[in-house]
Amino acid sequence: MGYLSCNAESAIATCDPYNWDLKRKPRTGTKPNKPFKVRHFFYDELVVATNGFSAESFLGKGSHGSVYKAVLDNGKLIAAVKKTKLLIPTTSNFHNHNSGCTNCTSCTSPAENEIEILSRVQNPRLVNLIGFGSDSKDTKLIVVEYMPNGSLFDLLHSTSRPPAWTRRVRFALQVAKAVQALHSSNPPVIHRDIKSSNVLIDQDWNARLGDFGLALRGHVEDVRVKCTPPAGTLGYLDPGYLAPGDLSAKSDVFSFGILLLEIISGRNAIDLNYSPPSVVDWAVPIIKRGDFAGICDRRVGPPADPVVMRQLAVLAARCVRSTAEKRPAMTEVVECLKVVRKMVQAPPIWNNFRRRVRCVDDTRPLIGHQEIYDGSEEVVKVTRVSSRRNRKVSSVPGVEYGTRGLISGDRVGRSKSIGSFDEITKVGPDCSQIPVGERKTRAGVTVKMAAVNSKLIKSRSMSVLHSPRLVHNKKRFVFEFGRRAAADDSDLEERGMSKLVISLDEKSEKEMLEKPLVSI
Ligand SMILES: Nc1ncnc2c1ncn2[C@@H]1O[C@H](COP(=O)(O)OP(=O)(O)OP(=O)(O)O)[C@@H](O)[C@H]1O
Repeated sequence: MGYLSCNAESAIATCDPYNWDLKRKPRTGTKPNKPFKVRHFFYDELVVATNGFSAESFLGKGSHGSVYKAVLDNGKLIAAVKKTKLLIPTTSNFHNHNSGCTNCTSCTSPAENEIEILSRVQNPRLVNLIGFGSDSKDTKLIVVEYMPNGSLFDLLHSTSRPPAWTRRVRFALQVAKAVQALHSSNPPVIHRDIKSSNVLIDQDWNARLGDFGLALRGHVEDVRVKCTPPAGTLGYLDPGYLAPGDLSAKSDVFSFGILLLEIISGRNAIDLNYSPPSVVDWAVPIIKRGDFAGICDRRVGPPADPVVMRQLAVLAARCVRSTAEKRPAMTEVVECLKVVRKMVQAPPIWNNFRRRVRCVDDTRPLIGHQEIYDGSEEVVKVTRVSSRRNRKVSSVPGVEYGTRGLISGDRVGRSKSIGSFDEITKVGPDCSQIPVGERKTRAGVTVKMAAVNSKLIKSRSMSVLHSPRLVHNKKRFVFEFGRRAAADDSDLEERGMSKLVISLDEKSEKEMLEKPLVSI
């Protein structure tokens, strides 16, 4: 490839050896990613920096080579150096050699591929490229940002201190943002090897996605994408990705779903100690039963707010759907995880309250995670009568879903449905399954409705704003619970709501803060 014997500047210029960017018609709205400065290191420089690739500098070994810690620029720059052998052309690794194909990633080494892609894509959520070097023979050296806190795989599967839920959700969101950034770059990048050992933890304990050896940069219709044979890691690989033409960004969504199941359960993608050994075959039937806590990592137990567990489990199950088109896009995954992050950070009382207010506000715009957030369980009309003890639930077969969620009568109603899983049935808050039917509204729109299972006995109060406990003029009380929930108004603004101030007398405020009004 062009950059093998040139300095950094010309390396950048030749990092698009097939002139994809020139051949491609510009897409409206997005500018192609510009290459940025990539340093060229002399081999000897990297030998010194890694202390001769010594055992003390050794960080780990992957399928494509070994990784060493390097101290560069007189100690000012700590980096990781991946030392790999260049691909020696053979008929077996040039899959299409006889037919003259020279464009696919199997015809370039993972190291070359990684340099080419990372020299175009840079993001704080990725393990970014610093530079590269090579010896006079066949060794390629990739210099990337050093991640001092190991991999997510080590964190999840090390027995000592498994991460708590707040951290797990944060990691999941950070990886989702990394994948989203790749998918939305121009042209898009499909990583093809999302897994916990490729998620590294930086000095600030943020998750970063690395290892772009198998990544593909280009639109699905591009010849390079179309002729590259399937690749990935067993256990994370999209089962529908059997031929080059099957590849889409949704294959990454599948692998991310497996990673999310791994984060939730703390078990390996493939683990022979379980039956079935595949995490997806093990977890999805449990999620189908509505036993969301059944897949949580027993070492940490379920999160304080059960809705967090449900949201994560349902999201993971949606990502690993067998039909690629039915999987959510990474943008939706990110939006959903943002909601879960807020929930996991806030005390359950706050979440209960927020959920109620969310239902009150039916004017907010439909956002991506609605299907997940509001899509999980009962369709009931809840009548709140003065106190928690007097909560009544009535199943109302005629309650209708509009395109934006539940449309109820003049009382505030609330709908949650798991969304249109192909495999997953709707479940109630007591984890009972609810038969789902369809019905036409007066406007002729086909809507889903649920006949509420007889086991469905708990209600969610929706009528916060009608509560007689909200007494005016004693004490102004911003419903975000200010310091307690550590939430801010941007959360409201995000949902198209103006700041909502309600008033409570002191007794009510105390009660509200101390005891959850709703148990889910
Ligand atoms: N940037 C980095 N900073 C610190 N350690 C790293 C870095 N990159 C890799 N490592 C360490 O080196 C090990 C090997 O990494 P590498 O990416 O080569 O392989 P892998 O992801 O573990 O496996 P595979 O090559 O099969 O995907 C990792 O497990 C990690 O511990």
